[in-house]
Amino acid sequence: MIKVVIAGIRGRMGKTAFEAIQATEGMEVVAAYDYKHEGKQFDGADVVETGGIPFYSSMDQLVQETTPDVFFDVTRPNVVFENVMEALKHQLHIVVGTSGLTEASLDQIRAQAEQYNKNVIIAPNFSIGAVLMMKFSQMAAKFMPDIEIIEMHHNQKVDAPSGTATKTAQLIQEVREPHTQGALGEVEDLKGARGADIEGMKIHSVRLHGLLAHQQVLFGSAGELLTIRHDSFDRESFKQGIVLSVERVLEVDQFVYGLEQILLQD
Ligand SMILES: NC(=O)C1=CN([C@@H]2O[C@H](COP(=O)(O)OP(=O)(O)OC[C@H]3O[C@@H](n4cnc5c(N)ncnc54)[C@H](OP(=O)(O)O)[C@@H]3O)[C@@H](O)[C@H]2O)C=CC1
Ligand SMILES: O=C(O)C1=N[C@H](C(=O)O)C[C@H](O)C1
Repeated sequence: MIKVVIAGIRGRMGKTAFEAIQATEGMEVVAAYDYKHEGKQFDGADVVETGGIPFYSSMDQLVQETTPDVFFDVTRPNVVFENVMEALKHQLHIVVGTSGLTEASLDQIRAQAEQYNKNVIIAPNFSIGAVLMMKFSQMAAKFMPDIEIIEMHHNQKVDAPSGTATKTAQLIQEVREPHTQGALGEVEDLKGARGADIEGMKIHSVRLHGLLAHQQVLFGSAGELLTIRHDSFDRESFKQGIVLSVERVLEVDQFVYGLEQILLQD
């Protein structure tokens, strides 16, 4: 039995992860790591007095009392790094769904994982369709290197650009020579109108009620346009990748950034 502790369990993705793990044979959620609700429990929907899994704000106590194997984080960009470093110190394997980790933080996590000989999977997006969208975009970028990424999310998302858009841009950077796009000497009359810039490639973030998680990658070339688009309409779309990550983190080679490294190796 793989024993999992979830950080962020009260949130939208935490609840999704809880449902996915509890519904899967061979794995179970044994604890919630949280800065609130010490001594209380979580029943899948709400914080309750009894009848759920326990909340802990002390990792020492959590590990002693529930002996988990895997630390699963879906919290906030400003919290995830500290959580992961603490969990590695406590000899846990790590799965991260939280967005917003910088390259410097990723390097530090990799080093800490090596030091403690633990495995880490960082999954910018758990949806299989989204992983394919990112890989297909990388393939297309080789042939059509003028690119704009438009990511669209619900209006409660706190970070921009999304982890998925950042990862997409990084995959594309592996095959695309940096170059300026658009007209020479182009001017923004309104600051931000052309979006964020990574080596000349543009990223635009849309936040609106009614959206969940969507991305389209536009490839322009003389007389043609290719659009690669993915939509998550429901958080169900993340469950397969969540379960896969929890299973595989026990056996992967220490540090994996992006589920494509697991899916496309099988
Ligand atoms: N990889 C993927 O496929 C996906 C990743 N995500 C990412 O997951 C993250 C969470 O998203 P989402 O669930 O929508 O956000 P939510 O705001 O719904 O959930 C975050 C939760 O984390 C809690 N939290 C804050 N600080 C801590 C802490 N120190 N310890 C434990 N819990 C804490 C918050 O509690 P409180 O509000 O009380 O502070 C909140 O309940 C985001 O970074 C998002 O981008 C989302 C969907 C898919
Ligand atoms: O906040 C979200 O909702 C999502 N966050 C992740 C991201 O930043 O890419 C994954 C997915 O897009 C949903």
